Amino acid sequence: MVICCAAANCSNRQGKGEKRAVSFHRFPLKDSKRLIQWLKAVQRDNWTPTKYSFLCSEHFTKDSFSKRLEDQHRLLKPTAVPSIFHLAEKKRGAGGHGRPRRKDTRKASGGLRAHASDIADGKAAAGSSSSSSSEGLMAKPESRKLKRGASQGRPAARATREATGLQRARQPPEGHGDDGPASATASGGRGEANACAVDAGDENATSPDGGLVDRSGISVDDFTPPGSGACKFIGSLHSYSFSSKHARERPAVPREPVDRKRPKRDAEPGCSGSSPGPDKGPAQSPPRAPPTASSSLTATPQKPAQGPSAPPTDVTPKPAAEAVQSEHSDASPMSINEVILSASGACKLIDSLHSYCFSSRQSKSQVCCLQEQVEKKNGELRALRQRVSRSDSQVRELREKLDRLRRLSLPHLSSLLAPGREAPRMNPVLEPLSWMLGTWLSDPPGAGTFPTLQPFQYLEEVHISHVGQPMLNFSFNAFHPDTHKPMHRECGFIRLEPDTNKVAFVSAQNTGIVEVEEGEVNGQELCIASHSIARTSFAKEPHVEQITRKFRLNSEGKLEQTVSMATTTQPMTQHLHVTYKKVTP
Ligand code: HEM
Repeated sequence: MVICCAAANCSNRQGKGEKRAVSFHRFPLKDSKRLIQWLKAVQRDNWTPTKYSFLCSEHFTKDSFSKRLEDQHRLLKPTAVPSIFHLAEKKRGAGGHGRPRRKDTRKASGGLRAHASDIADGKAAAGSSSSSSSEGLMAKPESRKLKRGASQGRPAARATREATGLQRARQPPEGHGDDGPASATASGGRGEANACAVDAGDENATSPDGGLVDRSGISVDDFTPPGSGACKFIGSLHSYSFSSKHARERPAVPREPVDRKRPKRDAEPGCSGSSPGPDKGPAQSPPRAPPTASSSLTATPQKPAQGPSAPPTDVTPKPAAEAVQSEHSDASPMSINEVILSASGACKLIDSLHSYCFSSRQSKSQVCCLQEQVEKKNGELRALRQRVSRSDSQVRELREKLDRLRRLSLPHLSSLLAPGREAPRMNPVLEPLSWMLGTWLSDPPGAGTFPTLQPFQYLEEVHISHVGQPMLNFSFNAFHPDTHKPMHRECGFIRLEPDTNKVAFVSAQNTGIVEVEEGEVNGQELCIASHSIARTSFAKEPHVEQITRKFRLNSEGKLEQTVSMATTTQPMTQHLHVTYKKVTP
């Protein structure tokens, strides 16, 4: 059986080159993760590997392999992933597997691209179109011919097989191995049951050359970077040249008639890269024949690295080679150079178009994806806008309802509390006490003491404000530090005698005491003492008889209050000390 490399533009196959120089490795069909990595690396569009699909060892780095101890067979490591695919222009073996791809390539490029052999025999379209459909029927003749060619060690291009109209055939499984790679042999014969250890277990190895590998619709050739196709084409013409020279020395075998002067040769240069090209290693060496003095084609650009006089290291079916050789024997060397020159530009253009096509496809799919996302987001946005709109109308309704209720319940207040009303300007008289303005919270909790009492703590909230009048409004509201239950409360006014620093402190307390304290404000300190104290007739004893207070704004910007009192039982003693932190501007 014959195993061919499934990599785009790689013509390596079993039986070509030095034994064991190239090994072939199955696609890891049972390891989906690794399979995806392989497929990404291979970059063949619309192609699915089968158990008959292989990659040759040239697409793997050296460290991808280990050696089997008993026979030193090269084993592909189970984690290996192919990574080397720059051999596109380098190798063009005879009878590669890329023919269906070339056919599709030509389709994709509007018929401008054709294989060298197609140019030679003028059958670019016809030859390729029949390749896939007739491959099964044509398998045996081709195999025989190829074998014969190989045994004679004669070079041939893959293109020559196309020229003869022979098609590759799907070969029955001939060999398989459990753990070793398939080694290439020097026989070069398709269908020879010589060596095929493969790396993927016990699956049958069948020649991928029969079309299993390369029946994809659009090949990777379609997406080769600009320029590479031109090189391939030139390489194919080299092979064409060599074959031509060789053909002069050998009798032709029957083949399909060709139209040697069809203008299509020049108009449809092949860019597929499936034709032979320069080669650098013995394992991939394309077939070559010794040059003849009469063939000026050997002097064309892109000359193969291996000297034309070097013996062919590869074997190629003889009849196929002859078909091309004969074709070339009549070709003008000058005209072929012209073909090269004119075709290279066309190839570059076509390759650019392919590249553009490929990126365009990618962009299209991205655009589609983005469009879907945008549409989805637009839908979400519409829904949100509708919700916001509904909420807005609900808020409007609620506001209107609130306004109606306010007008009904507090017809006068509603106008006074109208939102947006500006805060009144502070009366200038209050300027000396302005440092007391604000809302304050005890920080830390206030400390209560008195000789008759257990020390206690309390929280207190203080509001000192004005409404534009020449007095401050205040309220002191104490709370239990743990339960937050209201405790002592008092409220009142602080007045300033105009143009003096004399202050009157008027307070009503929830304990039933009403008192007036007077004193002075000096800077940011206010010291006052009780002027008069009144209480309810049923006020609790002991009665307070004197009260002194001191307010000050400390260096930390905190308000401090110290209260002392004298009762009917106790002399003047401190009752409270508290520090407040301002909580409003
Ligand atoms: C200037 C304002 C205040 C005056 C004139 C005042 C006066 C008094 C007097 C006369 C007593 C009775 C003392 C005794 O039994 O020997 C008392 C007790 C007490 N005061 Fe004040 N007090 C004032 C503010 C406060 C504040 C702000 C608190 C904070 C919570 C407070 C908490 C207490 C407590 C817990 C007691 C003991 C239990 C009670 O008699 O209700 N007092 N106060």
